[in-house]
This record gives sequence, structure tokens and C-alpha cells, in this order.
Amino acid sequence: MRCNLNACVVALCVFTIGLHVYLHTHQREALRPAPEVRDHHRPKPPRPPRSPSRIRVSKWGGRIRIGRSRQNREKDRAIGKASMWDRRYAHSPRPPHNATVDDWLPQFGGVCTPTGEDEDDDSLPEDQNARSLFKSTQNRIKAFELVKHAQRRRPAFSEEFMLPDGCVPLHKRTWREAFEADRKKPQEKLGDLDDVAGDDADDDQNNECSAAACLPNLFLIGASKSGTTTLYEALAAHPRIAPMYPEPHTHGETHVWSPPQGTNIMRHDGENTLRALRRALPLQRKSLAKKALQGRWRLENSRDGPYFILEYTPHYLVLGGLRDKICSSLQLGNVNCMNARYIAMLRDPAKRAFSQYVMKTHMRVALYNDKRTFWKAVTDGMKHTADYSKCWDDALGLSVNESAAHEVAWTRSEKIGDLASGRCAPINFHGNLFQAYVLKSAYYYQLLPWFAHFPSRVYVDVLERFDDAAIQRMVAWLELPYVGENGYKDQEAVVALAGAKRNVARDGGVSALSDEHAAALDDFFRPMNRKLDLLLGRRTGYPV
Ligand SMILES: Nc1ncnc2c1ncn2[C@@H]1O[C@H](COP(=O)(O)OS(=O)(=O)O)[C@@H](OP(=O)(O)O)[C@H]1O
Repeated sequence: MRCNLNACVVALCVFTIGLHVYLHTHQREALRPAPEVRDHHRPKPPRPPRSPSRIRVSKWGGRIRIGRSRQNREKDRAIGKASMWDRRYAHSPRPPHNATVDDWLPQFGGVCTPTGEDEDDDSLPEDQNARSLFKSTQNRIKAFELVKHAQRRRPAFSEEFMLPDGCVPLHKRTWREAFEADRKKPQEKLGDLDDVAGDDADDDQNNECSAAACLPNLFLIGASKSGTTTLYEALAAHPRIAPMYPEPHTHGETHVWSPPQGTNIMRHDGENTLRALRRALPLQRKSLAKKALQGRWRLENSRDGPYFILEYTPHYLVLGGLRDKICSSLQLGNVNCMNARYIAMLRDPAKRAFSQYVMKTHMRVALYNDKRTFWKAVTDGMKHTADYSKCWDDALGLSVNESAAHEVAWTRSEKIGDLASGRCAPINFHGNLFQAYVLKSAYYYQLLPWFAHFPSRVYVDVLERFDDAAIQRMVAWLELPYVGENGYKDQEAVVALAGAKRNVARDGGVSALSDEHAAALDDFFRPMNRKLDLLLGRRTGYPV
């Protein structure tokens, strides 16, 4: 009986506890707010007001919104457009990971194997039909104009450009007018783009002139942060130099051969290069682009001297292995890259490194943005650059004989080509070249591959001596008239451009390179600067 009572008490307790638990959970459920049923017809609730800190009251009582400047907002919009465009580009079919240019040659059918006769346009792949090309052209013009709008203060050089004289029907109008004409011919634009202008030109000239003249033959390869934007504008303002279409989010930079970030350039595939080349050709037309790739190259035989199509990417200098890449791409168009010219502008190595650091710390893109202090970045960079220079010095015997720095460029050219794209490629020493401030100032090793095969085709100048006389020398080297009928029309504008500095206010002019850091960097670069002077055969004025 007693035992039964105990059992009853235990059972009662268990029951009470169970009841509590049950009621507690159900009560919580009951108290939980009912899930909101989304009613798409109901108007959206009003946005919460902006934080009051973004609103300032002016001295006249008006409310002023503190935000990004109009210029910055326009720039943002351009970046937005660019990424939209890049996304579309990124979704296009990609080659297998280790594809080479040769793997992609069949894609272009007869285009890459010129027979000397005009191929039928039907040989073009389906996915590059006239409709998509026309649309992409239109988009490209829009994107280009958007950038130009964002950079309104820059000279409107592209409108000035006319095709070589050999292209009779076209040389009378600018490419912009040619596209305007296309727009007004809806029945032709989708059906047969070829007859609108380009083919007429070829027919009239019995194929003497071709769109091969639109392939780039002048490369402004760097160095980054050495006044290349100013130089680019000065060159592009010349009526006989036509810039290629820039990447929309850059200041004119073309990036046709830029490898994807963080990859070894030897794995950079041919398909992307060709695609990018088609994108950036000054004339984005099916037949013209095709003929450019077919490659009837007319560099120096137009009526009054050479014309140049300018490819501007300051990142190329550090990627010496790209020289072969560019050559093989141009060869697709039967172009001997000996006919192309390369310009590099250098700057005091320490100042260049610092300028790049300031720029990168002020960029919002995660890949570029650098949170390290300058000195931390420099000490890291010195380690990478020491390994990079040792790789070159050991391979070329410069560790024991520095004075051979000049002749190795000619005596070891094959080896230099291999090193630049293999063992001594900068990517092996610095994973993110956008933050390789020190390595990118090691000019000697970067210039070697460009000098190795065609020294007379490489022109090197320094920012410290950059003025209108420097532009004059450069234009003379290109065998172009400086002023006059075929030269600059507005000499004063060019002179002003040469004196204009840009990016100085990137950080409001707050940062400055300290004497201590400058001295340490100068000491580090001394041996490389000595070799650079030997390679160029003249003093750059950088500490040796
Ligand atoms: N004419 C002239 N004289 C002296 N200095 C000049 C000139 N033009 C450009 N600059 C300076 O060059 C730096 C910008 O270089 P880039 O245009 O090559 O930069 S970029 O790589 O295209 O981002 C940038 O340097 P920092 O101001 O130190 O950043 C410019 O001020």
C-alpha cells in the first residue's frame, strides 16, 4: 500500500512536469507572431529615413545631403555598367582550362589561315553572327561614351580618328559617323553588315587596303603610375594614332592581352585574346574584324606615312612573357610583330612604388585594396623582389658579372623569353601583382624580354623628363609629323597635356613618401638601376 502511494506520487510529479513542458512550448508557439504573408499588390512600406548624419543644414536653412560627389556617382555608374558587360562576357563559352591558341584556331574557320582570297563570311561561327555583333557594337559605343562622359575633361580624341587613306569610302568619315549610318539602315544592319562600308572600301581598292590596319601596332606597355595616362592621351590626340576601345571601367586601358588575375600567363588562352581583340578593334564590324584577323597588314605603305592603332595597358611591362603572346596573336593576322612598336615610360622606382601604394589603398575593389602600412608592404615586397631578381641574375650569370647586363638582352634572347614566361615570371614571386609595388619598380628585368628580340622597336622615356619636347621626340620616333596637316592640330593642347598631372589628389595630397622610406628603397633598387642604365645605354638619373 505504502509502495503504491510512492508510485502514485512519482507518477503525479511526472504528469505535472510533462503538463508544464507541454503548456510552456505551446504558449511560446501561440505567442510567436504569425508569419507575414507577402502581398505583392500591397505598396512597399516607406524606406526608413536616411541617417541624420548624412543631412546637413546649410547656412541659408536648406538641407544639403552629404554624399558622394556627382563625378564619383557617374564613375560608379560606369563601373556598374562595366561589370554588367563583363558578366555577359564571362558567360560566353570558355575554352578548356589548358587550351592554347591552336585549339581555338578552328573556331575561326578560314579566318586564321589566309589563302590570299576573300573567304565567304558564312565561314564565321554561328555565335558571332551579325546581329549579336551589331548589338555588342552598340553596347560598346554606349559603354565607351559613358566612360567618356565620366571623363569629360579629357580630350575627345576618338572622334578625330579617320581610317587610313587607302580606305577611300571610309576615310571621309569618322568611325562614329559610320556607325550612325548603320543605325539608319535597319534592313542592312542585321542582314548584311559587310556592304555598309568596309567591303565597299576593299572592293574599290582592289583589296589594297584592309581592316588589318585596325590591328594594334603601337603598344604603351607601362609602367603603371609613371604618367602613362597623360602620355596615352597625348599620343591618342595625334590624328594618326587611333586608340583601341578601352575597358569601360579604366582610363583608356585596353587589356586585350591581360591575363586573368592570379594566373600564370602561359595558361592564358587564345580564345579570350581573340575575343578581346575583336572587342577592342576600333572598328567592330564583322567583315572588318574578320579581315583584321586575316591580316593584310598595311603599316607603312599608306599614302602619307604610317598609322598606328594604340593598345594601352600599363600592366603589360611587368608581364614580359606577354610579348610572345602578343606576337602569336598578331601572327594570326599574318602580322610580323617586328612591325609593331612598344613604348614604356618609367619613373623613379621609389616614387612609383609609393604612388601605386597610395592608389591601391584608395580603391574599393577588394582585390586591389591594401590594408597594410606602406612599410609592411615594402618589406614584404623587397623579399619577393629580391627572389625575383636573383632568379634572373642567376639564370643569366649577372650575379657574377653585372656589366653583362647590356649584352645579355641580345646574346640570351631565347633564354630570356623562356624565363619571362616560366621560371622567373613575376607571378611566381608575388601572387597579387596589383599590390607588387616594389617588384613593379624593378624595371631592368621587366624590360629585358621586350628588348630581347627587337630593341629598336622599344622606346623608353622617363616621367622626370616628360614634357612637350619628350612627346615631340616620341612622335618623331614613330615617324609621324608633330604638327601641321597630318600632325597635332592644336599644339598648345598637347603642351598643356604634357604638363598636366593626374591622380595627385587621389588621397587629397595627404600622403608623402618619407625620406627614410625613400632612402631604404633607393638602396634596394641601386643594383637594378645600374643594370637599367647599362641596358638603355644612357643614364636615367635614378639612384645607382
Ligand atoms: N606630366 C606629369 N608630370 C609629372 N607627373 C605626372 C604627369 N602626369 C601624370 N603624372 C603622375 O603620374 C602618376 C599617374 O601615373 P599613370 O597615369 O601611369 O597611372 S595609371 O597606371 O594609369 O593608374 C600620378 O602620380 P601620383 O600623383 O604620385 O599618384 C601623376 O601625378
